[in-house]
Amino acid sequence: MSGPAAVIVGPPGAGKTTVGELVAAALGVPFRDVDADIEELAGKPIPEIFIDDGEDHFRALERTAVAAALDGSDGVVSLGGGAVMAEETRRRLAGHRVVFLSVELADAIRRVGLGAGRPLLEINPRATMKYLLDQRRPLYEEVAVVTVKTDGRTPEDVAAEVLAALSR
Ligand SMILES: Nc1ncnc2c1ncn2[C@@H]1O[C@H](COP(=O)(O)OP(=O)(O)OP(=O)(O)O)[C@@H](O)[C@H]1O
Ligand SMILES: O=C(O)C1=C[C@@H](O)[C@@H](O)[C@H](O)C1
Ligand SMILES: [Mg+2]
Repeated sequence: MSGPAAVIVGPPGAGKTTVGELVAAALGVPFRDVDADIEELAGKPIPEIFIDDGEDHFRALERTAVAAALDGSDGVVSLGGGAVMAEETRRRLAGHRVVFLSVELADAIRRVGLGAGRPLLEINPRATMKYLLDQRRPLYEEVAVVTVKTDGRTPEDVAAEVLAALSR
């Protein structure tokens, strides 16, 4: 199959960027983070896009950036935490090697801290994270062909399980 070697999805703090980089390095392929692509497209950091232009504009940029990354990468692509909310994106993900990095509330909160740089989590991070996890879990499960639990595990351990799953 052509296209990315793997597409990583999951909520904020799941380790999509951290584990995605490790998996790409192990496979010897490029790593692409759609959040970084969106910042390049907009010419400013994600929190500024939310403040200046609003979430709807951010989500439109995100749909465009995901489509470009899926078409233009043969490496590992990590999506933003909310990308799967778009039906168009879920449809595009069909047939790809999508890996869901799952994380429960306690570890997710510990990892994102006070939500700095994550605009959706700046107010009441714990309640917001719980809402995001509950709302999105079914969507991550819908698009994924592999789910890897990350709670209480190191990024290296998680990456090793992702690599093992991809080689099957
Ligand atoms: N398995 C893990 N165990 C402990 N800490 C982790 C683990 N995975 C990631 N981290 C840490 O948690 C923080 C968030 O990780 P990362 O930025 O990779 O998450 P993300 O899924 O890309 O989040 P976002 O959706 O906000 O981009 C980082 O400080 C990272 O070092
Ligand atoms: O969970 C979300 O909706 C987001 C997660 C981040 O990866 C960024 O894409 C942005 O901060 C929105
Ligand atoms: Mg990330």
